Amino acid sequence: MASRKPLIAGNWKMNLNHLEAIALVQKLAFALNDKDFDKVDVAVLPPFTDLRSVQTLVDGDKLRIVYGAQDLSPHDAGAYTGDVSGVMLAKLGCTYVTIGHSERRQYHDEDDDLVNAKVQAAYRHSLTPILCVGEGLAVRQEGRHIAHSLAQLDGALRKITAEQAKSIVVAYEPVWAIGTGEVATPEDAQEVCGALRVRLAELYDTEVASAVRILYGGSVKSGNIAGIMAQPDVDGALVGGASIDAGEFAKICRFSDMPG
Ligand SMILES: O=C[C@H](O)COP(=O)(O)O
Repeated sequence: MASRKPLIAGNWKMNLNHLEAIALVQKLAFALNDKDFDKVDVAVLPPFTDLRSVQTLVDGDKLRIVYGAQDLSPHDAGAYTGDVSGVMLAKLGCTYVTIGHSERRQYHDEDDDLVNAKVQAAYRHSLTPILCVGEGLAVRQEGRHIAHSLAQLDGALRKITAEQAKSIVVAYEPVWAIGTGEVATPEDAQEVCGALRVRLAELYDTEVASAVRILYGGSVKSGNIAGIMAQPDVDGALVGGASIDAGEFAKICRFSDMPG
Protein backbone atom coordinates (compact mmCIF):
# COMPACT_ATOMS: atom_id res chain seq x y z
CA MET A 1 0.00 0.00 0.00
CA ALA A 2 1.57 3.30 -1.09
CA SER A 3 1.68 6.01 1.52
CA ARG A 4 -0.13 9.03 0.19
CA LYS A 5 0.58 12.41 1.75
CA PRO A 6 -2.76 14.11 2.45
CA LEU A 7 -3.66 17.17 0.42
CA ILE A 8 -5.95 19.91 1.68
CA ALA A 9 -6.81 22.28 -1.17
CA GLY A 10 -8.80 25.48 -0.78
CA ASN A 11 -10.96 26.40 -3.75
CA TRP A 12 -11.70 30.08 -3.21
CA LYS A 13 -14.15 30.11 -6.14
CA MET A 14 -14.99 33.68 -7.23
CA ASN A 15 -13.98 35.29 -3.95
CA LEU A 16 -11.19 37.64 -2.78
CA ASN A 17 -9.36 40.31 -4.77
CA HIS A 18 -5.58 40.26 -5.02
CA LEU A 19 -5.08 42.29 -1.83
CA GLU A 20 -7.41 40.04 0.12
CA ALA A 21 -5.59 37.06 -1.37
CA ILE A 22 -2.28 38.29 0.00
CA ALA A 23 -3.81 38.84 3.43
CA LEU A 24 -5.34 35.36 3.50
CA VAL A 25 -2.15 33.57 2.44
CA GLN A 26 -0.14 35.55 5.00
CA LYS A 27 -2.57 34.59 7.78
CA LEU A 28 -2.51 30.97 6.69
CA ALA A 29 1.29 30.91 6.61
CA PHE A 30 1.31 32.39 10.10
CA ALA A 31 -1.17 29.80 11.40
CA LEU A 32 0.70 26.77 10.04
CA ASN A 33 4.23 25.63 10.78
CA ASP A 34 6.83 23.25 9.35
CA LYS A 35 5.45 20.29 11.31
CA ASP A 36 2.05 20.81 9.69
CA PHE A 37 3.59 20.97 6.23
CA ASP A 38 5.57 17.79 6.94
CA LYS A 39 2.24 16.00 7.50
CA VAL A 40 0.05 17.56 4.85
CA ASP A 41 0.30 19.37 1.51
CA VAL A 42 -1.61 22.63 1.61
CA ALA A 43 -2.80 24.27 -1.60
CA VAL A 44 -4.83 27.37 -2.39
CA LEU A 45 -6.75 27.78 -5.64
CA PRO A 46 -7.47 31.50 -6.05
CA PRO A 47 -9.15 33.26 -8.97
CA PHE A 48 -6.85 33.95 -11.95
CA THR A 49 -6.55 37.62 -11.00
CA ASP A 50 -4.90 36.72 -7.67
CA LEU A 51 -2.33 34.24 -8.92
CA ARG A 52 0.50 36.68 -9.57
CA SER A 53 0.14 38.19 -6.08
CA VAL A 54 0.08 34.74 -4.48
CA GLN A 55 3.13 33.69 -6.51
CA THR A 56 5.08 36.78 -5.41
CA LEU A 57 4.25 36.17 -1.75
CA VAL A 58 4.96 32.44 -1.81
CA ASP A 59 8.27 32.91 -3.64
CA GLY A 60 9.37 35.97 -1.65
CA ASP A 61 8.67 34.42 1.75
CA LYS A 62 9.59 30.87 0.66
CA LEU A 63 6.25 29.55 1.89
CA ARG A 64 5.42 25.86 1.76
CA ILE A 65 1.89 26.64 0.61
CA VAL A 66 1.43 25.72 -3.04
CA TYR A 67 -1.16 27.15 -5.37
CA GLY A 68 -3.03 26.55 -8.55
CA ALA A 69 -5.88 27.73 -10.74
CA GLN A 70 -9.56 26.85 -10.83
CA ASP A 71 -9.70 26.15 -14.57
CA LEU A 72 -7.67 26.30 -17.78
CA SER A 73 -8.27 26.41 -21.51
CA PRO A 74 -7.91 23.20 -23.50
CA HIS A 75 -5.84 25.32 -25.95
CA ASP A 76 -2.31 26.58 -25.44
CA ALA A 77 -2.63 29.98 -27.19
CA GLY A 78 -4.71 31.80 -29.78
CA ALA A 79 -7.98 33.63 -30.34
CA TYR A 80 -9.87 32.39 -27.27
CA THR A 81 -11.06 35.60 -25.63
CA GLY A 82 -11.27 35.39 -21.87
CA ASP A 83 -9.50 32.06 -21.57
CA VAL A 84 -6.28 31.32 -19.70
CA SER A 85 -3.86 28.65 -20.91
CA GLY A 86 -1.77 26.03 -19.19
CA VAL A 87 1.33 27.78 -20.57
CA MET A 88 0.36 30.91 -18.62
CA LEU A 89 -0.43 29.00 -15.44
CA ALA A 90 2.85 27.11 -15.58
CA LYS A 91 4.73 30.41 -16.01
CA LEU A 92 3.00 31.67 -12.83
CA GLY A 93 4.39 28.70 -10.92
CA CYS A 94 1.06 26.91 -10.47
CA THR A 95 1.27 23.34 -9.22
CA TYR A 96 -2.40 22.41 -9.57
CA VAL A 97 -5.36 23.18 -11.76
CA THR A 98 -8.93 22.23 -10.91
CA ILE A 99 -10.73 20.63 -13.86
CA GLY A 100 -14.35 19.63 -14.25
CA HIS A 101 -15.67 21.26 -11.09
CA SER A 102 -19.44 20.80 -10.93
CA GLU A 103 -19.90 24.57 -11.14
CA ARG A 104 -18.02 24.57 -14.49
CA ARG A 105 -20.07 21.59 -15.66
CA GLN A 106 -23.31 23.28 -14.58
CA TYR A 107 -22.77 26.92 -15.52
CA HIS A 108 -20.44 26.49 -18.52
CA ASP A 109 -21.84 23.26 -19.94
CA GLU A 110 -18.51 21.46 -19.60
CA ASP A 111 -18.87 17.85 -20.67
CA ASP A 112 -16.53 14.88 -20.31
CA ASP A 113 -14.88 15.55 -23.70
CA LEU A 114 -13.97 19.09 -22.72
CA VAL A 115 -12.83 17.94 -19.29
CA ASN A 116 -10.63 15.34 -20.99
CA ALA A 117 -9.13 17.99 -23.33
CA LYS A 118 -8.37 20.16 -20.30
CA VAL A 119 -6.72 17.26 -18.46
CA GLN A 120 -4.52 16.70 -21.52
CA ALA A 121 -3.71 20.44 -21.64
CA ALA A 122 -2.71 20.38 -17.95
CA TYR A 123 -0.29 17.50 -18.52
CA ARG A 124 1.23 19.23 -21.56
CA HIS A 125 2.41 21.94 -19.16
CA SER A 126 3.29 19.81 -16.13
CA LEU A 127 0.32 21.00 -14.12
CA THR A 128 -1.34 18.51 -11.79
CA PRO A 129 -5.07 18.24 -12.45
CA ILE A 130 -7.47 18.17 -9.55
CA LEU A 131 -10.18 16.35 -11.44
CA CYS A 132 -13.63 16.81 -9.93
CA VAL A 133 -16.34 14.18 -10.25
CA GLY A 134 -19.60 13.67 -8.41
CA GLU A 135 -23.32 13.26 -8.73
CA GLY A 136 -26.28 15.58 -8.28
CA LEU A 137 -29.14 14.90 -5.91
CA ALA A 138 -31.41 13.16 -8.44
CA VAL A 139 -28.66 10.72 -9.43
CA ARG A 140 -27.92 9.99 -5.76
CA GLN A 141 -31.61 9.37 -5.04
CA GLU A 142 -31.76 6.93 -7.96
CA GLY A 143 -28.76 5.09 -6.49
CA ARG A 144 -26.58 5.74 -9.55
CA HIS A 145 -23.94 7.82 -7.76
CA ILE A 146 -21.11 5.35 -8.15
CA ALA A 147 -21.77 4.62 -11.84
CA HIS A 148 -22.08 8.36 -12.52
CA SER A 149 -18.78 9.25 -10.81
CA LEU A 150 -16.95 6.35 -12.49
CA ALA A 151 -18.24 7.40 -15.91
CA GLN A 152 -16.91 10.93 -15.33
CA LEU A 153 -13.55 9.45 -14.32
CA ASP A 154 -13.43 7.25 -17.43
CA GLY A 155 -14.27 10.21 -19.66
CA ALA A 156 -11.66 12.49 -18.12
CA LEU A 157 -8.84 9.94 -18.39
CA ARG A 158 -9.14 9.04 -22.08
CA LYS A 159 -5.66 9.10 -23.71
CA ILE A 160 -4.02 9.73 -20.33
CA THR A 161 -1.08 7.38 -19.77
CA ALA A 162 -0.39 5.44 -16.59
CA GLU A 163 2.66 7.60 -15.96
CA GLN A 164 0.50 10.72 -16.15
CA ALA A 165 -2.42 9.25 -14.22
CA LYS A 166 -0.17 8.41 -11.26
CA SER A 167 0.09 12.09 -10.37
CA ILE A 168 -3.54 13.10 -10.86
CA VAL A 169 -5.64 14.20 -7.91
CA VAL A 170 -9.29 13.13 -8.06
CA ALA A 171 -11.86 15.01 -6.00
CA TYR A 172 -15.18 13.34 -5.26
CA GLU A 173 -17.67 16.13 -4.75
CA PRO A 174 -21.33 15.16 -4.48
CA VAL A 175 -23.08 18.22 -5.90
CA TRP A 176 -25.84 18.04 -3.28
CA ALA A 177 -23.22 18.59 -0.56
CA ILE A 178 -21.53 21.63 -2.12
CA GLY A 179 -22.15 24.88 -0.28
CA THR A 180 -25.31 23.44 1.25
CA GLY A 181 -24.03 22.50 4.69
CA GLU A 182 -25.23 19.00 3.75
CA VAL A 183 -22.02 17.03 4.21
CA ALA A 184 -21.84 13.44 2.98
CA THR A 185 -21.21 10.99 5.78
CA PRO A 186 -17.66 9.63 6.02
CA GLU A 187 -19.12 6.30 4.83
CA ASP A 188 -20.71 7.98 1.77
CA ALA A 189 -17.33 9.55 0.94
CA GLN A 190 -15.49 6.26 1.40
CA GLU A 191 -17.98 4.34 -0.73
CA VAL A 192 -17.35 6.46 -3.83
CA CYS A 193 -13.65 7.20 -3.18
CA GLY A 194 -13.06 3.45 -2.78
CA ALA A 195 -14.91 2.73 -6.02
CA LEU A 196 -12.86 5.38 -7.83
CA ARG A 197 -9.65 3.72 -6.65
CA VAL A 198 -10.84 0.31 -7.84
CA ARG A 199 -11.64 1.86 -11.24
CA LEU A 200 -8.14 3.38 -11.44
CA ALA A 201 -6.74 -0.12 -10.93
CA GLU A 202 -9.00 -1.42 -13.72
CA LEU A 203 -8.07 1.42 -16.10
CA TYR A 204 -4.35 1.20 -15.28
CA ASP A 205 -2.91 -0.98 -12.53
CA THR A 206 -2.65 -1.19 -8.74
CA GLU A 207 0.49 0.95 -8.72
CA VAL A 208 -1.43 3.85 -10.26
CA ALA A 209 -4.48 3.23 -8.08
CA SER A 210 -2.48 3.26 -4.88
CA ALA A 211 -0.50 6.37 -5.88
CA VAL A 212 -3.44 8.63 -6.74
CA ARG A 213 -4.74 10.97 -4.07
CA ILE A 214 -8.51 11.04 -3.84
CA LEU A 215 -10.09 13.98 -2.04
CA TYR A 216 -13.58 14.55 -0.71
CA GLY A 217 -15.28 17.92 -1.20
CA GLY A 218 -18.63 19.27 -0.06
CA SER A 219 -19.26 21.37 3.08
CA VAL A 220 -15.97 20.34 4.70
CA LYS A 221 -15.35 22.18 7.98
CA SER A 222 -13.03 21.78 10.96
CA GLY A 223 -15.87 19.96 12.75
CA ASN A 224 -16.28 17.17 10.19
CA ILE A 225 -12.81 16.80 8.61
CA ALA A 226 -11.46 14.22 11.07
CA GLY A 227 -14.18 11.66 10.35
CA ILE A 228 -13.76 12.12 6.62
CA MET A 229 -9.97 11.79 6.79
CA ALA A 230 -10.29 8.59 8.83
CA GLN A 231 -11.57 6.80 5.71
CA PRO A 232 -8.97 4.58 4.01
CA ASP A 233 -9.53 5.88 0.48
CA VAL A 234 -9.89 9.56 1.35
CA ASP A 235 -6.55 11.35 1.07
CA GLY A 236 -7.61 14.91 1.65
CA ALA A 237 -10.25 17.52 1.01
CA LEU A 238 -11.22 20.10 -1.58
CA VAL A 239 -12.62 22.87 0.58
CA GLY A 240 -14.78 25.70 -0.75
CA GLY A 241 -16.48 28.14 1.62
CA ALA A 242 -14.36 27.28 4.65
CA SER A 243 -11.13 27.92 2.74
CA ILE A 244 -11.57 31.70 2.64
CA ASP A 245 -11.38 31.89 6.43
CA ALA A 246 -7.69 31.46 7.25
CA GLY A 247 -8.29 30.28 10.83
CA GLU A 248 -10.88 27.70 9.84
CA PHE A 249 -8.83 26.48 6.88
CA ALA A 250 -5.75 26.11 9.09
CA LYS A 251 -7.80 23.96 11.49
CA ILE A 252 -8.90 21.78 8.57
CA CYS A 253 -5.24 21.42 7.54
CA ARG A 254 -4.55 20.26 11.12
CA PHE A 255 -7.26 17.60 10.83
CA SER A 256 -5.37 15.15 13.02
CA ASP A 257 -5.91 17.52 15.99
CA MET A 258 -9.65 17.81 15.35
CA PRO A 259 -12.22 15.69 17.19
CA GLY A 260 -13.52 12.78 15.12
O1 LIG B 1 -14.45 22.92 -4.55
C1 LIG B 1 -15.03 22.88 -3.47
C2 LIG B 1 -16.37 22.37 -3.36
O2 LIG B 1 -17.20 22.88 -4.34
C3 LIG B 1 -16.95 22.40 -1.98
O3 LIG B 1 -17.44 23.67 -1.65
P1 LIG B 1 -17.99 23.91 -0.16
O4 LIG B 1 -16.88 23.47 0.77
O5 LIG B 1 -18.28 25.37 -0.09
O6 LIG B 1 -19.19 23.04 -0.01
